[in-house]
Amino acid sequence: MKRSLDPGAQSPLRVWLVGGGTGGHVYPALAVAAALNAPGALSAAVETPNRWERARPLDGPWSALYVGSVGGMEAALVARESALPFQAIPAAALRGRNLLTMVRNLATLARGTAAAHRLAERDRPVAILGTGGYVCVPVFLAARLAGIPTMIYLPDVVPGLAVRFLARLSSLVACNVADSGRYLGLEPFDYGEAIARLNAHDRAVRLIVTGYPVRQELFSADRQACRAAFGLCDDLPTLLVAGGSRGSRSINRAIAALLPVLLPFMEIIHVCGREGDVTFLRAAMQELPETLQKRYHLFEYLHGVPEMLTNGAMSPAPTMVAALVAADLAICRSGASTLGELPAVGLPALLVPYPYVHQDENADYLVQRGAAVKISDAALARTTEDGLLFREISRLIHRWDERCAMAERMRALAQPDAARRLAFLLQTLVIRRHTA
Ligand SMILES: CC(=O)N[C@H]1[C@@H](OP(=O)(O)OP(=O)(O)OC[C@H]2O[C@@H](n3ccc(=O)[nH]c3=O)[C@H](O)[C@@H]2O)O[C@H](CO)[C@@H](O)[C@@H]1O
Repeated sequence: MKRSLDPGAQSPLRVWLVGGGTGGHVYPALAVAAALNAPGALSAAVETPNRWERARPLDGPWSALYVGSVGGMEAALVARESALPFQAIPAAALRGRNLLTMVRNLATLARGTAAAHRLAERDRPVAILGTGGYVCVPVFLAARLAGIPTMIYLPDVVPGLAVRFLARLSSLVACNVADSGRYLGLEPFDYGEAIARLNAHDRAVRLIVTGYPVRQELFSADRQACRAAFGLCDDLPTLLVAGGSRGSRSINRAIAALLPVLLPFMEIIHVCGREGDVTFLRAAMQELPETLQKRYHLFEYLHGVPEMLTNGAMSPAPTMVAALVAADLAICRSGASTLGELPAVGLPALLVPYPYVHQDENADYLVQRGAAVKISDAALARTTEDGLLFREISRLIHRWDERCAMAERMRALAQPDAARRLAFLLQTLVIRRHTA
């Protein structure tokens, strides 16, 4: 399924972005989509100038199709957060709880692979980037059959089952931090060195450290405007409480218990998730004196980009970007996004890893670099008005010097070029295939 790279051909080259199941697999793909045709993207991404950089079609135009799973949450998120076209294919977990589920999942995988293959024949993608979730499996299997180059991106420090499997199928593997190399059994290459080696047709390069691709607005948003979007006053620090794309019940419960003792000396932006916790949080808020209620800003979900007003202007509506930029301290789960978003805005954090997935290693990465403090989920269950969580929040809110030092160390971990690097590697895959 080779496609002409004739320098005269101006029709956009199609790439696929594949990922789903959870917000953490969708937002990185959207960040890369935004970087694909961004002006100056390639010169900023390539530290080592090379002949591929100058060759057509690296200056685009590129077009992207988002491929998600049938019935997955990604369809609505992609429609809300981007203008990308979307196609769904059947997908299911790689394992089953019993034999019957296993057989059913394998049948879905076979149907998904066939559907992805038919879609590829029609849509003719020249390269595919997967950002995680089971939907990547049928798409990558179909790509293998059709000879389309693929790259899987691992956002977390430790890969899950699907990513380990996909890393074997992929032409290239990209990751957020070099520590992932030992879990994948691959040598990690620094981005600059990887580009130079890929340029020299070095096939030993399989794993490239790119950083975590984030919404670029995180680097440019104006803090005063972001604070104004939430109606924050100027003389109190702000705590952001966020439990990942679905929210966290244990964090929500703990914060509900602490509202009366936290709000006297801070404002709180609380993004609680859509699992219904908003009801008990609102009830807890209503028991507070009115002055404290005004300091509590509760949302079920915050989108990445502002609503458009009917006159086409951007409203000052609260967004996730604005919340991250406006805050002075975060308490959150340690999903992979914390490795990219907190550094992008230099936001120190108290991290509470979700116990049943590999979030401890993400938290440890930031804690070992002095940018965050870790609290166990079990400790949250014992939240009292003078307990560990209250003491840690209170200490970091009051100790301005310590918070600033953590913020500096957090900011030093930022990788502002990650999205452009992934976009460039995707384009590199295409060139590599056509110059092999
Ligand atoms: C319970 C679970 O399995 N969690 C996993 C899931 O988390 P999850 O889907 O929560 O992923 P992350 O925490 O990495 O990212 C959440 C993303 O959603 C955005 N956001 C969240 C809430 C909101 O209201 N608005 C908004 O925009 C955040 O800014 C961030 O970009 O995928 C991650 C990436 O593989 C993993 O690291 C997590 O371990």
